[in-house]
Amino acid sequence: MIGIIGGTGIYEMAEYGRLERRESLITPYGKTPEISVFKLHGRRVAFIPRHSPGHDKPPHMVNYRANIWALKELGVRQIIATNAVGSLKRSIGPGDFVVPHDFLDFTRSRPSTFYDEKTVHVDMTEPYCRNIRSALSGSSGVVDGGVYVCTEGPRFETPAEIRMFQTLGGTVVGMTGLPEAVLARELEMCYASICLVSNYAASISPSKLTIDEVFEIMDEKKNDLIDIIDAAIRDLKTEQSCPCQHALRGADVNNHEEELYEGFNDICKPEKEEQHHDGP
Ligand SMILES: CSC[C@H]1O[C@H](OP(=O)(O)O)[C@H](O)[C@@H]1O
Ligand code: HPA
Repeated sequence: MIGIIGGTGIYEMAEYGRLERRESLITPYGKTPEISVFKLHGRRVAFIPRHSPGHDKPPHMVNYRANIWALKELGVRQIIATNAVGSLKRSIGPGDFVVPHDFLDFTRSRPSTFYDEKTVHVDMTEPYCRNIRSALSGSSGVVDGGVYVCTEGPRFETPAEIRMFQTLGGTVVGMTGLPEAVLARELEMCYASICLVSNYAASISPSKLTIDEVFEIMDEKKNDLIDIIDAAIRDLKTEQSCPCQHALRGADVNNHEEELYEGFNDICKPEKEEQHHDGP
C-alpha cells in the first residue's frame, strides 16, 4: 500500500481514486485524522491530511507519531508527503516543485522517535527514499534534489535565520517535514516529499509573508501537484530494492547481531491486496 501525507492546501485528495473506506485509527500515540483508502493504478492508497481536515493542527502540534504509526498499521510501505515551502533561492520561485534529497532539522519540541524504551540509531546517510524521489522527479519541471530546512514554527522565519539557512546550504524551508521523515525510516517505510514553493522565504520576499499568498499558490498549483503524485504512483515499483526497508539492520544497540535482526518488515507482512505491480 502507498501512503500520501497531504500538507497545506491539498485536502481534496481524500476524494481521489476509487474510495474504499474512511477511518480514524487509534494508535499508541493517539487518534489520527480520518484516513481515506482508495484504489489508484491498481494500487491501494491511504491518504491522511497531516493537519487534519480544516487545517486544525498547527505544525508543532501535529501528532506525527500517530500518523506514521497508523499508516504502518494499514500496511503502507511507501509514503509520498507533500509540503508547502518557502524558497531560500532566488532561482526557485513560487509555483516551482522541489524533491529534496536531504534535510536540516531545526525543530525543538516534538516527540521525534518511536524508540524511547530502547536505543535505536537509524542511519540517515540517504534521508529520502531514492525510488520514490525518482518517481516524483520524473514529471517535467520538478527540481530533483534540494535541502529541506525544517523549523519549529508556527511563526515564519527572521531575516537572520534565513541568511543562516542559506549559508548552511538550505534550498527550501517548511515546518512539518521533520520528524515525519525520520519516523517513517524508524518503521522501515520508504518516504519522500514533493515540495511546492508557495513563496520566497522571509526577507527574500519583497513583502511581509501572509498565509493568503501561500494558499493562493497552493490553489493555483494543486492540480499539478496531484498530477505529479498520480504519475509517481503509476510508475512506482513495489519491489523493495532500497535500504529504507531494512533501516533497523545495524541500528539497535541491544540487538545488533546480524542474525538477531528482525525489523518491522520481517514481523508485519504486507497486506495481500496489491495486483500486478506489487510483490509479496
Ligand atoms: C499555511 S503556511 C505554513 C504551513 O505550510 C506548510 O505546511 P505543510 O508542510 O503541511 O504543507 C508549513 O510547514 C506550515 O505548516
Ligand atoms: O516561508 C515559509 N517558511 C516556513 N514554512 C513555510 N511554509 C510555506 N512557506 C513557508
